[in-house]
Amino acid sequence: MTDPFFRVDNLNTWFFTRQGVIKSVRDISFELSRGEVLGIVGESGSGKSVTGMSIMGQIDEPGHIVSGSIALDGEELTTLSFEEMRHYRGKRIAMVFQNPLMTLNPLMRVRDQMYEAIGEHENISRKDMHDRCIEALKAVGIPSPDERLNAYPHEMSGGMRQRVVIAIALLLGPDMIIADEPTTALDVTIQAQIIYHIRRLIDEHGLGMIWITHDLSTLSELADRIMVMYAGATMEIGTTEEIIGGARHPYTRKLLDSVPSRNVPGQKLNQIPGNMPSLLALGEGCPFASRCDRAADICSEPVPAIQLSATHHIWCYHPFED
Ligand SMILES: Nc1ncnc2c1ncn2[C@@H]1O[C@H](COP(=O)(O)OP(=O)(O)OP(=O)(O)O)[C@@H](O)[C@H]1O
Repeated sequence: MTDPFFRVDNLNTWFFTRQGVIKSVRDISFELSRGEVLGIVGESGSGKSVTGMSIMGQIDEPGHIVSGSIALDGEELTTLSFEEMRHYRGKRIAMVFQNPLMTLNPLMRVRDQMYEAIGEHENISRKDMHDRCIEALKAVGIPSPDERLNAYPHEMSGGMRQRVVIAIALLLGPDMIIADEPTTALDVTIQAQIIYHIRRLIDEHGLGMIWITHDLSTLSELADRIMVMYAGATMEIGTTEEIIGGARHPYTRKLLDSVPSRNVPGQKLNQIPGNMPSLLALGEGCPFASRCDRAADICSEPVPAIQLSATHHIWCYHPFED
């Protein structure tokens, strides 16, 4: 793995609503190297998507980045204008969403959508565009790519559509891709196929990837490192082995316990009892304390990061022992 080319430092993204300030992302820091997949995991509402959208420069009113830094190859992105950020979006940082129909236009053939994506940033011949599209479709394992170029999105299965979206993300040779729950709606076999192709792409092209999900089991197969988020804050970050095999934070342990066993068909996801606190009224301490079996008085105090190894950090006063 190379040195990190992408860094997020103490990022805070808040929404200033009539009800009050929603602190969706609070003091998040992480880095990404080429050829690395960082998984961001957490329950619904933990701030995963807002983190992704902050990186893409796509936080709209009433929200904005309140403080912190997002840097790509040393260049600060948070101070760029919307127009300046356009150069980065798609070209250097691409994003893939859960629902391919959010990205694909149902009225346009795949070819025209792919050509349009290239044309926004580059002026190349139709022959070169065609070759690049075929290459991108092949890279995500789409059979008969020439035929697919002619198709409309509704003529393809959900899995194929999602592969086309990932192919579009690859067209401009980005440095990194942010994927927000890209395989959640797909069945497990199709998910596994897409993950296989993604991992190959990352390894072969040295892409960086942030994979946002609520599903730890997908990350165990795909991610190099995992960041666990809860109520806008990082609870634990470490290598996949450190998180899946050696989680120390009580929230990560609960998340791991909620993953259904693969050996028991039909078993439902175990819910973590209780609800996430309102992001409008967060105290200074650990946001998980109200649902945590190990919580004590001290957990209402600000929680410092504890370094467990060069790669493993937790924010907890009462972590599990090794
Ligand atoms: N435009 C907005 N205005 C107000 N609050 C917002 C806005 N967008 C997001 N939020 C709030 O920010 C918090 C974090 O949302 P986010 O979508 O990042 O969570 P998430 O972890 O990605 O959840 P999910 O898994 O459901 O997508 C939520 O409480 C959400 O209500």
